[in-house]
Amino acid sequence: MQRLTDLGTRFFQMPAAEKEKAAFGQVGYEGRHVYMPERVQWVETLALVTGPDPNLEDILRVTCADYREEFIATVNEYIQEIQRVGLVLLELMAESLALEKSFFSQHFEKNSTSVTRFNYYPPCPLPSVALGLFPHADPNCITILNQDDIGGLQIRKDGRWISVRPLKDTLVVNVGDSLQAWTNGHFKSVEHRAVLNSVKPRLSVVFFYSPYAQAAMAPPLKLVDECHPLLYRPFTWAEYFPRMQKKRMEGKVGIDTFMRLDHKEDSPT
Ligand SMILES: O=C(O)CCC(=O)C(=O)O
Ligand SMILES: [Fe+2]
Repeated sequence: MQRLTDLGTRFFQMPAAEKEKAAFGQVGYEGRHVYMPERVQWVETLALVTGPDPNLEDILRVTCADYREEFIATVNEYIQEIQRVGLVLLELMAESLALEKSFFSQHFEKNSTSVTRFNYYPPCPLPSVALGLFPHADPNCITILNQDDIGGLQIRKDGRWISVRPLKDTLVVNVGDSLQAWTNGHFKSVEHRAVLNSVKPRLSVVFFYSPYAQAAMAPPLKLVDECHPLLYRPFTWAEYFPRMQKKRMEGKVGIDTFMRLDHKEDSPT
């Protein structure tokens, strides 16, 4: 893990012009020191597609060969391990809902969709008027987040922001919007944001895990009854994700806008 964060940090320490060469459409490098209406967003990200068709080689082609090889090997090693963690979590979540153990995980096992994103938050001279990441819920199924010891992640609970204090060798797991819909609202996705400090840079490595693109995410009948009417229509990641990408939305609204059965405007584009 230390190797992964060291190598990730080295990427962000490259000159800005070099990093810009790793921009790659919706993924790759993005530097966001941009003024938004109310607050400045202050973060640099490096998003690598890690499944099903990894594009690490393409994105990192601008970096020197030794570094690139070590970085890619380390990310791949990490992905192998973190996927195993993800599968176990999905199995436990299914069991906790009295479903077949493999109810979710079977759609991830052979083939899954994942992005691994490095978020680098440089020290910010005015942290109170800026945010690292605006409030959002992740669109995927589960997110496994690895943060260093600086702190900055906050989740919204009952309308209040609560800091997720870093604990050594501890992963943070977030439920994403897709799993909320897939479980008919039994698991709730968590709204979260990243705040900044003026002293030290912070790095998080975030694994966004979803089933293979064509897997139908349809709530099991066991989770639908009179008290829990069907909330979302079945959908696939291939259908949902492009909609989310087109419409950058703040807060926790994406899944309800696109997939909720009782949502009024069904014209997402
Ligand atoms: O850096 C963090 O703690 C939050 C990252 C996050 O929410 C994301 O990348 O979606
Ligand atoms: Fe997130």
